[in-house]
Amino acid sequence: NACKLMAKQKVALECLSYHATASQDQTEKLTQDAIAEAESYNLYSFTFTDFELVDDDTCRAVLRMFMQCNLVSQFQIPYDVLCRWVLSVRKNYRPVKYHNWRHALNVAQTMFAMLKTGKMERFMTDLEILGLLVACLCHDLDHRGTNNAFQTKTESPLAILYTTSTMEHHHFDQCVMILNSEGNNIFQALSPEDYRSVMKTVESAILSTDLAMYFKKRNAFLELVENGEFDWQGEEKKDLLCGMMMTACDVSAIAKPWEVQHKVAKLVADEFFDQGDLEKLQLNTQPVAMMDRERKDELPKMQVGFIDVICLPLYRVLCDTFPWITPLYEGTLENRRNWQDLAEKV
Ligand SMILES: CCCOc1ccc(S(=O)(=O)N2CCN(C)CC2)cc1-c1nc(CC)cc(=O)[nH]1
Ligand SMILES: [Zn+2]
Repeated sequence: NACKLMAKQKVALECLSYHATASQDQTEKLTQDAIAEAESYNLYSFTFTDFELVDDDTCRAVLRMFMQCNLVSQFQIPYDVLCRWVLSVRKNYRPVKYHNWRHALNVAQTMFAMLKTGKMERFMTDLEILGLLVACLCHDLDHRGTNNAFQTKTESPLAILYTTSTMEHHHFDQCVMILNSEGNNIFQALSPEDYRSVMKTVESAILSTDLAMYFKKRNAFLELVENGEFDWQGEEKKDLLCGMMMTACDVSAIAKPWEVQHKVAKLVADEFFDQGDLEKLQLNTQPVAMMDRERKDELPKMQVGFIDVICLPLYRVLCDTFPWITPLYEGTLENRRNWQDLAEKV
C-alpha cells in the first residue's frame, strides 16, 4: 500500500544518501594484498577472536576463508569483485557497540570452523557453503543497535515494511542491494538455477537468525535428531539444519574463552543499555531488565538464563549428531560456571 511504498522509499533514500559500496582505490589495494594462510588468523579454531586484527586484516581473513573453501575458483568469482563485495559489506555495518562488522566476521568464522573442523561440510553442497558464508557476513547488515520490538514500538519505517522478523528482512534487503550494486555481484557467474538456489539459502539463513524463528523451528529439528536423521538431504531438512547452524554461529561468543566472552558480553550489554536509554527518553517507558542499566547487577544471572534457555540446548542437540563441534558445547558449559560464580557473588 501507499504507506509501505513511502516507508520503502524512506529506507532507500537513507541508503542512497551516502555511497553504499566500496571505493575503487580501496578495492584495488585489497586486490593487491598478500593474504596470510588460514592458521595465522586461527580460522580453524573455535577459540578464534578478532580482537588483535586490524580492520584490513578482517577483510583478508574473509578472503582466506572463501579461498580455503575453494569458492573463488569453483564459482568463478572474479577476485576484484570478491574484494569489492567484502569491503562493501563491511561498509554497510554501522559502528554500533555489538551488532557491527566484527560480530559478522566472528559469526562467519564460527561457520567456517563448524564446516571444516566440525566436519559439517560433508552434509553441504558447495553452493550451500557459499550461501552460508555469505549469509553469516550479511546477517546483521545495517543494524542500528536496536531490536525488532524497538522498531515496532517506535513505528520505524522498517516495522511498517516488515511486521515480522523486521530487522532480519532488512538485513537480507541490504545483502541484495550490495549484490545488485555495480561490480559487487559475487554470484555473477552462476547459472540462473544456481543463482536462485543460493539466494534462497542466503534469505532463509538470514531470516533464521531471528531468535523467534529459532524457538519456532527448534522442536522440528529436535524431532529429526531423535528419529535418527543422518543424511540431512532434502530442502526442508536442510533448511532446518542451516537455520540451527546460523543460530549456533550467531550466539557463539558464549562459547569463547572467558576473557573473550566477558568482553563481548560487555559490548552486548552496552548496546542493550543504549536501547534502554532510548526507550526511557524517547518512549517514556520502562525497558526490560536486560536493557535497563539500573539493573546491570542482574547481568550474570541473565547470562546463565541465556545459556540454559538458548545456547546449551542448541549446542547439545547439534553435538549429538555432529560430535566434532563439541568445543562449542564445552566452552558454553565452562562460561555457565563463570557466570554462575558471578551471579552468586552479587
Ligand atoms: C550481556 C547482556 C545481557 O544479555 C542477555 C540477557 C538476556 C538474554 S535472554 O536469553 O534472557 N533473552 C534473549 C531473548 N530475548 C527476547 C529476551 C531475553 C540474552 C542475553 C544475551 N543475548 C545475546 C544475543 C544478542 C548475547 C549475550 O551474550 N547475551
Ligand atoms: Zn547476529
